[in-house]
Amino acid sequence: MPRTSETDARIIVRNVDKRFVLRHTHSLKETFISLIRRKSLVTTFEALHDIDFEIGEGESVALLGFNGSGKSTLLKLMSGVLRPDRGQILTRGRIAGLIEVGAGFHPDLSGRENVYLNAAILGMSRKEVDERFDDIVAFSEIGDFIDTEVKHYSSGMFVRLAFAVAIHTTLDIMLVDEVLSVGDEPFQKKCIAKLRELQSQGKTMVVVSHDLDTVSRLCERGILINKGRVVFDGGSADAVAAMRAG
Ligand SMILES: Nc1ncnc2c1ncn2[C@@H]1O[C@H](COP(=O)(O)OP(=O)(O)OP(=O)(O)O)[C@@H](O)[C@H]1O
Repeated sequence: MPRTSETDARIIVRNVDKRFVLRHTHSLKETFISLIRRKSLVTTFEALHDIDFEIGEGESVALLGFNGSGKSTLLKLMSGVLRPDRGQILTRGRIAGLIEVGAGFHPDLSGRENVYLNAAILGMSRKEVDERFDDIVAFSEIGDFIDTEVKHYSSGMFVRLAFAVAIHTTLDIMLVDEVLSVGDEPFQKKCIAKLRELQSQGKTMVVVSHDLDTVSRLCERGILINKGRVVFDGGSADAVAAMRAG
């Protein structure tokens, strides 16, 4: 796969490792015995190992892999939600991420208040939100529920509103994690059409999805991750074939 030169790269992932500390719950007695025996109550798990690639301006990349392979962790590192334990992640431009459904949404606030809150987190000014508010609500098809507290929303409504806010921000890089599968089919089609529109505007996109056919049609390039390592980086159809071949 063509590796972009550093000058036109939007995302550079350089020799990245990410570890998580797993804390084990123990009874008081077990904790005491572990302390006496000087046994650790925590273990470290390496979720990503030596990840190294670049994503160029205007590229659309699918991150593929089985459950627990490290896709979401990698997306969170790109968005800045997590930091690597080793290596570097460099991004250029404004990032809009749909990573954890409802992250940045407050359950006790209404849809309207959450649009303003979420848009502010994504770097939009109040004036920008005022101008785009009607379009956001129209895209989400939330209708009269916009003034209802979001804790009463269905998971689909949640995603619709979060997606609508994200795509109406001024962005250079769009990170999408699995959220496409939460909306119903008509809404998914609408989201994909919108993502294609962003592609045609030259935006950069990284998409995680288990819908292999959709994601390989949407993205030209596929990066396959297995147990925290990149095992394939090339055309998305070939990446899907490599994944299916096991
Ligand atoms: N905060 C955390 N603390 C401990 N372990 C974590 C944490 N986040 C992720 N992990 C572990 O890291 C590994 C990779 O998780 P990740 O969510 O990135 O996988 P994924 O490829 O996105 O999986 P899926 O397809 O199931 O969404 C998993 O074993 C997961 O349990």
